Amino acid sequence: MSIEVKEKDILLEVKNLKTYYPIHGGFFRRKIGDVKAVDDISFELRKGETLGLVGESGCGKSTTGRTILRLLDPTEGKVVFNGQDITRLRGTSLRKVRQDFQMIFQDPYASLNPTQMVGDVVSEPIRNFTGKSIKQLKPEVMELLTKVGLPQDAYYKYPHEFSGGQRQRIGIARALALRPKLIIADEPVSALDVSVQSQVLNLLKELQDEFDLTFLFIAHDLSVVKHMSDRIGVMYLGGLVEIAEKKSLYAEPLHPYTQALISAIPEPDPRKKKKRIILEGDVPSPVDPPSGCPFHPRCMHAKPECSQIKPQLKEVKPGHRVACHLYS
Ligand SMILES: Nc1ncnc2c1ncn2[C@@H]1O[C@H](COP(=O)(O)OP(=O)(O)OP(=O)(O)O)[C@@H](O)[C@H]1O
Repeated sequence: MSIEVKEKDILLEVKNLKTYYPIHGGFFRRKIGDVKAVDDISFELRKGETLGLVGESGCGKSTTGRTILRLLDPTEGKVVFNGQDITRLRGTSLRKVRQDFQMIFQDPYASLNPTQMVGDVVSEPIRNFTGKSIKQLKPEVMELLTKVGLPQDAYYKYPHEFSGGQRQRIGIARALALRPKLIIADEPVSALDVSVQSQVLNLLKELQDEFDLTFLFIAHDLSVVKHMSDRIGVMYLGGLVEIAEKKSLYAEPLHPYTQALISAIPEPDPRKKKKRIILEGDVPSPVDPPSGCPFHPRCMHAKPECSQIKPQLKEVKPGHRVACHLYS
């Protein structure tokens, strides 16, 4: 029933990953609990694809991305990159695999050093890894600037001299400098004007083909994710509730939470009537998540078992997995 994915086609595997942030309190600042930001998620990323990760603010998307890149240490679980378990790598071994994955951030200005010229900013990752000088790398950096659609004189300018969209292009050039295999783009266009968003998204798509990139694309905007992704994973309260090919997910969302998210996308054609599903209540706290299915307190289809047993992600159609008792 499942869509066959050969092991050699998989670039990244995330297995039962948990990332908790400890909470300290009291006079002695003892640990009194955890923010269960990522709470047991598993998925794989195939070479050359874009997997979109969506969900409301605070559901754990960024923490997932940062844990994969080993900017955060996982509490439990495994991250396997290109067949190598990188979960507990440290020092030189971690530095070595880090060449292969990069991150593009939401706010390009915050992630670019304002005191460095663009030439320095873009060449920095290569200098750190190879020891080559700025001068040696100039032709390479000039080429990267052209590839991301920036003029050659950008090399001598500073980040504050650019618009938001251009700054994001600088961030993209920097991310590409080491020719990575995987790019995690965390809300890369949400800080940009709508008119600029599609230009940056289209640039990322062009570069994906040219540089043979695999993307994990994190966003809360379902229209943006739809434009970019081959497959989409939907997160709720630290867990993955549904994952499927884009077409299948939008045509037939299975999880009641995904159904609500998709019903909220504005319909461009005013003649088409669309029923919006309004979710009751707020997202519960990841410090003390509900028992059973984390979505059950807000789910209109909840049954008694939903508050007792946590549903596992199961394949219910080829390549379409959902964690919901409605389908068990
Ligand atoms: N450094 C931290 N210390 C403690 N809790 C944190 C920390 N960073 C994130 N969190 C909490 O972890 C949970 C997941 O946050 P995360 O940023 O991963 O979610 P997100 O889906 O990316 O949200 P957003 O789109 O708002 O960035 C949230 O409850 C958040 O408040």
